[in-house]
Amino acid sequence: MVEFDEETFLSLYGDKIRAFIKDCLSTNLIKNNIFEFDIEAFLRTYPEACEVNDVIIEYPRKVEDVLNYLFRDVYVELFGEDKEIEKIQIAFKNPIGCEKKIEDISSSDINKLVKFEGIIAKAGKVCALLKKACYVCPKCGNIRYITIHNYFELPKIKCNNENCGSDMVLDLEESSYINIQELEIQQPIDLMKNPDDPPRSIKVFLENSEGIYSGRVDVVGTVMKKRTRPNLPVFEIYVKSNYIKLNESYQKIEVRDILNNPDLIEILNELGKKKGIIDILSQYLIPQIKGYEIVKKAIFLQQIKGCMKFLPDGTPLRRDSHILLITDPGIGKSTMLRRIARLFPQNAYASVTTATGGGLTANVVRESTEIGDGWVVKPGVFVRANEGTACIDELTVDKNVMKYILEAMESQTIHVNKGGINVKLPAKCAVLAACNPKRGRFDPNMGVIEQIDIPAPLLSRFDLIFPLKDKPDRSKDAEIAEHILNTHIETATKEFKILGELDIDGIKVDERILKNYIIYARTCAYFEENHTLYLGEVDEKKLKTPYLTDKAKKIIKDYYINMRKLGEGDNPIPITARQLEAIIRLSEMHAKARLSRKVEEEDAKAAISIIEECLKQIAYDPETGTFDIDKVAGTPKSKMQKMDVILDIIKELSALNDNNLAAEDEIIEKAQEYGISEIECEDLLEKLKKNGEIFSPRFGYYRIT
Ligand SMILES: Nc1ncnc2c1ncn2[C@@H]1O[C@H](COP(=O)(O)OP(=O)(O)OP(=O)(O)O)[C@@H](O)[C@H]1O
Repeated sequence: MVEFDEETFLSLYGDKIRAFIKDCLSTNLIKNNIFEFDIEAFLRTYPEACEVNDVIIEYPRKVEDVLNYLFRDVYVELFGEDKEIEKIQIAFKNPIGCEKKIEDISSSDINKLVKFEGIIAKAGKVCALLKKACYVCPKCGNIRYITIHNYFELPKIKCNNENCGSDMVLDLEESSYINIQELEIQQPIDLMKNPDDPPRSIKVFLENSEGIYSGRVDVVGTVMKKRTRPNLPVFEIYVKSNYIKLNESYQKIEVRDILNNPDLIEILNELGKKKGIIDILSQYLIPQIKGYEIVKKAIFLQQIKGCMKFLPDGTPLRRDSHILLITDPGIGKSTMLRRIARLFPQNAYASVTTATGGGLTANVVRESTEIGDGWVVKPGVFVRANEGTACIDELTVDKNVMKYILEAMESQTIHVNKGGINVKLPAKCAVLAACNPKRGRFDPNMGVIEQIDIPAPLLSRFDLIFPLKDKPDRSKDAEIAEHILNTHIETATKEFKILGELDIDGIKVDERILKNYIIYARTCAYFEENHTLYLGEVDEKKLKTPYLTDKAKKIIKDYYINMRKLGEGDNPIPITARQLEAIIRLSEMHAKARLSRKVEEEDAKAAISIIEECLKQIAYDPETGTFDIDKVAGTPKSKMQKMDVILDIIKELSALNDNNLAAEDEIIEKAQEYGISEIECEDLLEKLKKNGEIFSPRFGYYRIT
């Protein structure tokens, strides 16, 4: 159809569209005053009317007016006259052949229908939009309802009564309004031609919005233009939409692709049976980095995620393990984080040196918007990583940032309430964070908390903390040098061995198989019982997942009790219930990672060995020769004892002086008799002062508080 001609269109397709609308209206209800005209369904019913799809894409506004008229006919025929009809909108759904990437939407698409996918980068408040304007003729009283298509220019309407033709007046009271929300939708990195380019975004005005503030969405809408300045023929492009759908969770989409591919399922099931499959795949997960086998295994299990479990009241239990890497400079932490961030679309990367607390979680800020009062929600990396992994580099957290992150890591939701916007955003993501020690290199003799800028409450949210030290070691250095040189040779010659695909007993494993294996294990799609759920309506509460066998439970329980025994009497506490929960999560991940229906002994042992590896590096107190969990986020027992010694010295010395003060040099001298060095004594004095147990009324002198 070169030009749209209403009569031709009605004569060709009017009856078919009427019948289709009638059938839809008699089978399903209209929600939110939106009648969704499903183009794909219409073409299935009337394949000979395939041109309708093209006409709608080419002339969406004109066809919308025609469909409004036809809809009204059918509605009155079925349900009789009803004032509510004025509020009902036509939305186009499932158009065929107008899918675009945001970066490809251009001026050639103006007034046409487009469909695109994107992530909500900004979301304004829901406001009221004049949608069906009621115009009254001041001369003859004639009334006309006009659908407003262009928000930025209200049409001037003439009276269409014969011999009148007067200018009609807008009656705001009798006009009908709909919800509207201004969004900025950003092109997802995985859809970018070049992922390193800055992501493109587009402004979308969502009509009949119920209020959507985060997530990845499919949008169908008409490309409109808005003049940027009154005297310049320059226009800004935006999309007017009344059909936006939150993308189904990735798990469901990706699992469906797997379940519809029996050959792939066979390969994945075969892989699950291979001995040591977890170690093999976890080393293959980050091929460009040599070494750190335990860390890579923990990161691999983190990608598998624990079991989806819910309390009877529906509260979900956290299944994500958060991991913190404290690394000496230059050992590859950023490389690891970026690699994981690119693994899946729902994984996201941010470096705290550039992001703020709100940038990590969510911000409500005031920005120039076309509608509303300017307050917009900007979802941060934790929200963008919902159902995935938030890879946070250079993590340093001050008290202000901490309050944002703590809720996100524990309850996995982010509550924003500012500028009249009060929403809860989903942030069900695992956190893979990395930072450098404050003093440049990790000191095993010092507590973790003293070496990094992360407050104790946040530090205790990490299931696993790995200090990665860069210690010169001839054989390891040779291996790493060989590895780095080979990776550079491979990337230059394009002959990949280290970075290429794996061969596991004849099964070729490449990036695609690795990703599918992780999704297959993560979603427990290897349980046949779950197939119908994933191919239909997924109810996560009904999914079958592995569970702890008695033997596994016994191993974990015995380990926990034996470790706690070490803390009896005056000994330091080696582990707490947080570590117990971390072991349970890790053992579930390990069972899923080998496609097992149960959490068995080997899974419990593997989980314990990972936790032990961590505790050895961060909670082992060489002075007492025991594990002390307070060495991580608090003050280790040995240090506590030395602090008591310093307090006693201050008490003793200040009692000897009239001014009731103890001089620092005397404290240091006395402390050396107890084997406390000068540097350590100064450090302990600082800590006691910070704790408020002592204070210094004069420089160089102390008193007990
Ligand atoms: N064990 C390793 N195996 C292979 N490559 C490595 C290894 N360690 C470091 N590299 C290489 O050294 C370079 C530095 O890595 P990266 O930038 O990730 O270090 P970093 O830990 O982030 O440094 P910083 O802490 O200073 O930011 C990268 O090109 C990385 O590939």
